[in-house]
Amino acid sequence: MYHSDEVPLEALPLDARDWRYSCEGNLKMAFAYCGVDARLRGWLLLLDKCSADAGSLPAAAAAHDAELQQKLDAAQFAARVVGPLIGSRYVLPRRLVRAPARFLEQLSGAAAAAHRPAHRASKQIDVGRQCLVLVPSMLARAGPAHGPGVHSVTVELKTKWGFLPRSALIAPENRVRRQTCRYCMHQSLKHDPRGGSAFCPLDLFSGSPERVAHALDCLERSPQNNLRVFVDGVAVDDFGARVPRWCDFRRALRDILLADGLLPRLARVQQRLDALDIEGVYPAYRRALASGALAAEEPAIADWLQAVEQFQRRDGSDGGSSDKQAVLEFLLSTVLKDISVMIAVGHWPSEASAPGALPEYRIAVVDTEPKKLAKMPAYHKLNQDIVAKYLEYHPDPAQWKVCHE
Ligand SMILES: O=P(O)(O)O[C@@H]1[C@@H](OP(=O)(O)O)[C@H](OP(=O)(O)O)[C@H](O)[C@H](OP(=O)(O)O)[C@H]1OP(=O)(O)O
Ligand SMILES: Nc1ncnc2c1ncn2[C@@H]1O[C@H](COP(=O)(O)OP(=O)(O)OP(=O)(O)O)[C@@H](O)[C@H]1O
Repeated sequence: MYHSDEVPLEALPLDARDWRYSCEGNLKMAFAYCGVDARLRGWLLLLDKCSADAGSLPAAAAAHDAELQQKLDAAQFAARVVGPLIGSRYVLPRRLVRAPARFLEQLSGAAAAAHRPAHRASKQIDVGRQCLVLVPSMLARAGPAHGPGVHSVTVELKTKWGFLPRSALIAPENRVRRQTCRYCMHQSLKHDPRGGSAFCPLDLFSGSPERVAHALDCLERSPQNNLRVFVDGVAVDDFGARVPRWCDFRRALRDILLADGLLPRLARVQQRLDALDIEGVYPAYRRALASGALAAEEPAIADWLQAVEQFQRRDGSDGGSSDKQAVLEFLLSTVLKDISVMIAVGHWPSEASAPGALPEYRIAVVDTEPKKLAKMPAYHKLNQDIVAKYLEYHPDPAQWKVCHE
């Protein structure tokens, strides 16, 4: 365990007026830097959230040490676990900065005044933290002002599962899972039978220009939390109107996705890490807990590093690993099923010279935190719930959607 006084956190002069609420997920809230300090320009602050009714008593020194350990581990996890799995060039570096309490309180005030999504209101910034995380921003790139009519556009795609599970351990009564993908079935649980999205991640991952274009069309019609568009650093809902020449942009986005190697690799690694499927891995989890091979506490960074090394050493073959290894691989797959891909086009409409040439872009994945071992029972239950709801709405196998890899 690190102690907070052993790890040098960057100490930077932080002024809440230089930070603008940007967006948030379930666990983190992002603030973009809009000041002039060259050390911070182009960086984004990712703050931990806590329940809105949690008290804000100062945390004990032990809690600070644990927080620091968790942040250092998360940075290692991104660089040394996720990086080797999907390609290090897609993983953003992090900086850890000392958090002045007053600064966090001021940002919390700014968040309260910002336009936050209503469904995120149950959480707020955790002002008891001592350490801030900075990541390179995938939103507007700091630099010379854009010319008239030229904007920076960033697209965030939460791509979810890129494969159909094939494990022999899927129960016969759940065989719909081999045909209808997790996302499409999950819509039945999230929405009423007619309210769901037509988006199928397998189209997005397909590598086919027509199917990728169709996936983007479906996302545009029903973005849910799978598509977010930022224009000049600000999330916009009416992107069709706000992004100049939106149809050309969507085509460029499709071509970027087709040209870049990230999606095929993501789907392949997700699938290989999930070879047993939750239905096969859940019994392995229970056995590993019972035998002591897995402790009830969360895996340490050394466990994750070892799991990746073993996974890579198996080199393509899917069998023959221990229960502990199977569970850790499943959790790594879960990380890769929940990351977001961010694609930033700095200048749009682009000055791309040749017709059909791709605009200059940056691509990275975000939300690379390890998933919790403690969630295994919840993953098992959610799988059962998704299947049960889908079958309730589609009792006749002839009605089951056919998703194609
Ligand atoms: O289980 P899923 O597929 O619903 O994924 C959860 C996401 O729901 P989604 O279906 O994408 O709307 C969920 O997204 P939202 O909060 O619903 O936007 C989270 O990403 C959650 O991860 P965590 O608990 O924050 O680490 C995700 O949980 P994990 O399964 O990744 O642990
Ligand atoms: N480097 C980045 N550049 C721009 N925006 C970012 C960056 N990292 C994160 N974000 C934004 O902040 C949001 C929240 O970050 P992140 O996904 O890590 O948090 P989370 O709360 O764990 O998300 P989830 O609910 O998906 O689990 C992202 O969805 C994205 O919009």
